[in-house]
Amino acid sequence: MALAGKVALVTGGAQGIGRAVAGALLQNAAKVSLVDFNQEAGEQCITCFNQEFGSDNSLFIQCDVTDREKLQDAFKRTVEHFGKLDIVINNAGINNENNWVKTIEVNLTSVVKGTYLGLEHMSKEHGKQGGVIINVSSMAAFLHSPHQPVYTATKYGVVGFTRAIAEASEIENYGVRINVLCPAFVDTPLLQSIDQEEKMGKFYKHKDEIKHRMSIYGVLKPSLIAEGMLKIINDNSLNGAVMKITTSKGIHFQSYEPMSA
Ligand SMILES: NC(=O)C1=CN([C@@H]2O[C@H](COP(=O)(O)OP(=O)(O)OC[C@H]3O[C@@H](n4cnc5c(N)ncnc54)[C@H](O)[C@@H]3O)[C@@H](O)[C@H]2O)C=CC1
Ligand SMILES: CCCCCC(=O)/C=C/[C@H]1[C@H](O)CC(=O)[C@@H]1CCCCCCC(=O)O
Repeated sequence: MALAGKVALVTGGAQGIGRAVAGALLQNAAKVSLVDFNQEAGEQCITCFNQEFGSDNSLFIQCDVTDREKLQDAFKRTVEHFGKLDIVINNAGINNENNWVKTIEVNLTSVVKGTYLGLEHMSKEHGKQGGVIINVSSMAAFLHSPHQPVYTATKYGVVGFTRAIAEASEIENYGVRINVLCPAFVDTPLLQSIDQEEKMGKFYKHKDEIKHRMSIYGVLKPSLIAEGMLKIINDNSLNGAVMKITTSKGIHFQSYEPMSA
C-alpha cells in the first residue's frame, strides 16, 4: 500500500509507540487521526505535528477507547474529516494488574471493538475500498511474565483474535489485511508503570525482577516499532502475520505449523 494520501486512525497516538507511528505515517504523506484519552498529550502532539507536517494532515480526537460509543464516534469523525479510512492501528494499552478489569477492557476488548469498527469502515462487505488493520500485542504473548499475568493474558488474546479474524477476512474477501505486532520492551512512558504500586498491585514487590529482564533483553526505540509498522502496511502480501521486534533479532516474524483440519 503506497502511503501518500492514505488516512490512518491510531489509538493511543498521543505518546510512546502510537506517536512514533503517527509521525512516521505523516512523514510518508499519510493523514492521521490520533485517538487518545490524554487531552494534554494529544494537544501537545498535534501542535508539533501541525508545525512539522502542516495543519491539514492530522487530527486529535479525545476518546477513551473503552467507551464504545465514543470510539464509534471517533471513527465516524475521522471519516467525516478526511473523507475515508485506509489504516487502523489499535495500539492503546495499559499495564495495570491492580485494576485488571480495566486492563482487559483497554488491551483486549477495545482492540476487538477497534478491529470491528475498522472493518465497518473499510471492508468490501460494507461496500468500502479495503485497507489494513494492525493490532499491537507484545512479546509478553510469547514470553509470559509472572509479574504481569493479566497484561500477559490480554496480549495472548490479541494475537489469537488477530490471527482468527485475519483468516475470516481472507475467506470472506473483506479486502482488509489484519496483522499483529509484538514488541519487546520499548522506551516509552508505559515503562514507568513498573515503579507505580497502584498499577502493579501485589506484583509491585517484583519490580526489580522486571527491571532485571529489561537489562538482559534491552529496550527498543519507538522508531524501530514504527519501522515495523510501515513494513506491515506496505507489504500487501501480509495478512494474519505476527511480527515480533526484539533487540536480539530485530524485526522478524513468528512462524506457525499449518493447521491439519
Ligand atoms: N512500551 C513497551 O515496552 C511495550 C508496549 N507495548 C504495547 O504498545 C502499546 C503502546 O504502548 P506505549 O506506547 O508503550 O505506552 P504509552 O503509555 O507510552 O502510550 C499509550 C497511549 O495510550 C493511551 N491510552 C491508554 N489508555 C487509553 C484509553 N483507555 N483510551 C484511549 N487512549 C488510551 C495513553 O494516553 C497513551 O497516550 C500498548 O498496547 C502496549 O501494551 C508492547 C510491548 C512493549
Ligand atoms: C511493564 C510494562 C511494560 C510491559 C512491556 C511489555 O509488553 C513487556 C513484555 C515483557 C513481559 O512482561 C515479560 C518479558 O520479559 C517481556 C519482554 C520480553 C522480551 C523478550 C526478548 C527476547 C529476545 O530478545 O530474544
